Amino acid sequence: MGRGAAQLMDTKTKKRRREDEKEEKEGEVARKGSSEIFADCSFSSLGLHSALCDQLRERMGFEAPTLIQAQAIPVILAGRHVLVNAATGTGKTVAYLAPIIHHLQSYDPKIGRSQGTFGLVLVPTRELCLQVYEILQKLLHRFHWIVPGYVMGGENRNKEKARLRKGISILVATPGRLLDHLKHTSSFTHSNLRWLIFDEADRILELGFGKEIEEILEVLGSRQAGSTDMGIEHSSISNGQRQNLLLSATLNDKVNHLAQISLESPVLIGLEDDKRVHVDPSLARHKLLGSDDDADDDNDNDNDLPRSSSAKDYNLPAQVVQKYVKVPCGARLSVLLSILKHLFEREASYKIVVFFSTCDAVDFHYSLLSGFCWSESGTELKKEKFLKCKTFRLHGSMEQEDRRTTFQSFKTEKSALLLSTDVASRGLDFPKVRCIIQYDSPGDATEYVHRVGRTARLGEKGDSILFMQPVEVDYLKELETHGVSLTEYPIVKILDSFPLYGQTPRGGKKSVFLDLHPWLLALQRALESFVTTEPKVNILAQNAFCSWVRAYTAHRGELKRIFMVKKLHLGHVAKSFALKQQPSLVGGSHSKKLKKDQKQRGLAKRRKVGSGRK
Ligand SMILES: Nc1ncnc2c1ncn2[C@@H]1O[C@H](COP(=O)(O)OP(=O)(O)OP(=O)(O)O)[C@@H](O)[C@H]1O
Repeated sequence: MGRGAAQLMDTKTKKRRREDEKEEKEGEVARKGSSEIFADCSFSSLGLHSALCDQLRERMGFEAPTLIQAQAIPVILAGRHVLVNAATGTGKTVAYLAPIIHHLQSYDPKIGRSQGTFGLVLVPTRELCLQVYEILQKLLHRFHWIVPGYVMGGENRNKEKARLRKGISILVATPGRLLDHLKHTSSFTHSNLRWLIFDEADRILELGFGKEIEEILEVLGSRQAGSTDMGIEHSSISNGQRQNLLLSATLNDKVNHLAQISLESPVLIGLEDDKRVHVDPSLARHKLLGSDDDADDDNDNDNDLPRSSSAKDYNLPAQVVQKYVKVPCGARLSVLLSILKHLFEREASYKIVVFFSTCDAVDFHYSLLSGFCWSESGTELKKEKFLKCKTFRLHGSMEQEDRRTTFQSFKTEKSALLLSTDVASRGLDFPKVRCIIQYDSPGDATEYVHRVGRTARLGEKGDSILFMQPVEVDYLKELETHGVSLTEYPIVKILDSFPLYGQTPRGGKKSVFLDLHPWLLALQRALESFVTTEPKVNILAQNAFCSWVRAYTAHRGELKRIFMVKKLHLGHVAKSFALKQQPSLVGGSHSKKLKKDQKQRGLAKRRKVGSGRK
């Protein structure tokens, strides 16, 4: 064997060894992940009725409870108020639904529809409402006398009224619509209400439903005796039979406040000792929780309440691989498309969610990806779709029916791409999502965690990629203060692997500037030419450009030092929407709107731009 051949063999052996090591490591992570997720016991040992255990196994395919279920179910069965704080995708939904069903199915005589609602689950978004309702339907299959139902924004009120009149035993609802029915649907019976659950409590509050929640608690008589609201003392209206549960993957002062006003001597589940603050029970209802003055870490009793948000309050699955990619603004779009192409071509079945800051950005990228064709050989005739995967979009400005169809379709697809605003960042359980791309920065670290939480669910593999511009790198430090650390994504290696007009642009002289990479230059040219010649896409690009800048200006106070509008080069921003010119040069109305928005910056709340409520 010649020296060259021997060297080649050596390289091949080394490569294989590296791959074997990688596989072994992944297997180890999966094994470790499994023991960290599932409990070493059965559902029946937790006290659940055997028919329900059979249902969990046969209908849902759940052999054993997750750790969080094993902790929460016995406590909820025992009737205690509970605050659950656990990582995304750890099975919180069944943790609260199973004990409710267990109790309801045991009522003798059996409950009837005329008795109205016994369990009420509040959720922040319509999609989550449908998701919880579907799980309920499956769990209740054997218990046909327990009727599941939902009410939510965007649905026909009269039809909902009719369903409420007939009677719904366990109702899933978004807060605004629920309050509407509580006030205006006289046939809605809730006098037997026994369980009130706040799922994704932090998101409910972030979306500005705080006032509605307080009103709901008032109307239902679930507000804790003696709790105060801006100094106003409320009378004792708590019902001895009532059990309230609060679930949240992240904690903050607002969640603490909700816990304070709704939970009575709660048991805290999933909270490590260092997140707890001991509170004198007599003071608990009169203070905003989480004050460090109350700290007493040695005391691990039920009056410990969570501290306000700190580094360790951010729960992410251990196996998720978190990367960042540093991209100059003008090359953002072509890099995004390149990464998507690379990921979808690498594996036959692959699901990705890309998060954007605005509805307009989702619409633009959706129509771009739906129509953009490309030819690797450079010949017009051989053009084909740049991305061949199925693409979906989801945001709050879409018609309810479209939102529903997207949600259902993306769930069942084996290989697909979902472009979304933060409407999909909370609680949604899309099976087998392998990668999360945060194309627009999430702003708060909390939002980062929830977006990433859509992958690596229940011990599965998952990757996340965060886009950032070189001037925004301090955001990594911000995430680090919350215990989240990222490594760099090998973007150049991936770009180098693409064939360009029949040749792979390897070797040769390499530019230090990513945006001068020949593949990206060619792709950017093709994208700009597509957007120029497609009037509809062009309008969407201009709208998306304006909304994007508005969202950028609306970053929260302390993040403004990282996301500096002054440092934005609007021409480069325009390029990131495949526009050859920035919209202010194209149409007057956009630039006027932009200038006005820039003046008002700081006032607008970023979340309003792409929030789930829209
Ligand atoms: N015991 C179990 N065995 C197997 N799979 C389970 C079990 N419990 C839940 N799952 C599955 O795990 C996934 C995550 O569950 P769920 O959506 O309830 O998590 P979560 O903790 O509420 O997540 P998030 O914080 O993102 O809302 C779902 O697909 C669910 O079907």
